[in-house]
Amino acid sequence: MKIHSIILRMLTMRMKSPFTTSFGTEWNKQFILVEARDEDGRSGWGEAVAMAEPLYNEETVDTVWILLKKHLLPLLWQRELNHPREVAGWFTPIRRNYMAKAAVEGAIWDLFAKEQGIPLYRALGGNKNAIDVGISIGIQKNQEELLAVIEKYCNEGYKRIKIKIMPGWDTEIIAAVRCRFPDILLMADANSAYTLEDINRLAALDRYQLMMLEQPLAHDDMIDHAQLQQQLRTPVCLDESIHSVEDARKAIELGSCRIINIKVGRVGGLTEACRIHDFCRSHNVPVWCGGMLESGIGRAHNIAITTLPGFTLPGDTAASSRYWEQDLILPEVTVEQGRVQVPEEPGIGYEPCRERIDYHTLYSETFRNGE
Ligand SMILES: O=C(O)CCC(=O)C1=CC=C[C@@H](O)[C@@H]1C(=O)O
Ligand SMILES: [Mg+2]
Repeated sequence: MKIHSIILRMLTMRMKSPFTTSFGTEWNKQFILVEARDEDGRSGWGEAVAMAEPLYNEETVDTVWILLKKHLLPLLWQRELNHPREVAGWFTPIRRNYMAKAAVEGAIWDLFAKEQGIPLYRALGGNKNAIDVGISIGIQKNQEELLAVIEKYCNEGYKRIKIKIMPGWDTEIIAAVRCRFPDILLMADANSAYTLEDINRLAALDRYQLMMLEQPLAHDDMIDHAQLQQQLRTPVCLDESIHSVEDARKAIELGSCRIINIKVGRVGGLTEACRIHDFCRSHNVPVWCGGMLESGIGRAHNIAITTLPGFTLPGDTAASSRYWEQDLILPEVTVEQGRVQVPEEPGIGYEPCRERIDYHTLYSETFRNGE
């Protein structure tokens, strides 16, 4: 593989509706797209999932831009690239900055699959031509609004409902959801809103048959999660705590969780995501693919990784129309009866729409080998 140039684009797109979690609200989403071009004019695409504010993790659109421009892209020009799985190793001297690494590594994986003439999901070792998907619902104004939104998405066939919880918006709201929807697959994501002092409050949620309780405690913790999991029947799922296959190994050995939410951006890219998947599968730990409110570019990568066999639980890869008036890809991602058909076209399998990308681009910069 020979990469001729990399184009970074800073975009802003307004979501259809604000998305609120325990740490903030996303509405005008700012994000970075990475386009990797080869000598034959093919383009591979990746998306950085870092947000404008360092609230989910320490990265932002600004840190990603600087890390790519000054530290990561220069590492690409120094050697011959035989396979995209080599990129993660080249980036290891650079600490953390996983979302920056994932964005460019994803673009290179897409370019590689296009050069091979195969869908990205096959290049990753996936074996499904359709995936089950759920939907993540942000914190709503009130209980009735949440119940109405859940009703809407159940009617659209989503296989699993994920709601956000935090102190003051938890037991009562889950009880109301369970009362109205006794049989749906239901989970709750706390985004680290609790501490071990809340252990009794969280243990009381066992009565509501949640599929899992996602990231109840601190974003960088595994010890307290292990203590909590011992008191809970409900499986703990880790999201923010897991950045690598080593983190996954430690969490499983400590008993910190029974399920892992794999987000390609959070773990530094598709290669590490595959490693985590393989390790979890060998230890009978189910995984699913989380979302970061991506455009269709990042959404396409999430669909591809979800085709691996260990992704046995519905993820957060909802339809484009759930987030955007107009997505950046053609066709858009659609969900029929809670399933997404996996495209068979080469690469990510969706065509980036340059007109729409240009319309939402605030600024861009091109980097060439040797310049
Ligand atoms: O629909 C999606 O893309 C998932 C949205 C979602 O649940 C999240 C997005 C970004 C950060 C978090 O708030 C949260 C999560 O933790 O999974
Ligand atoms: Mg989460």
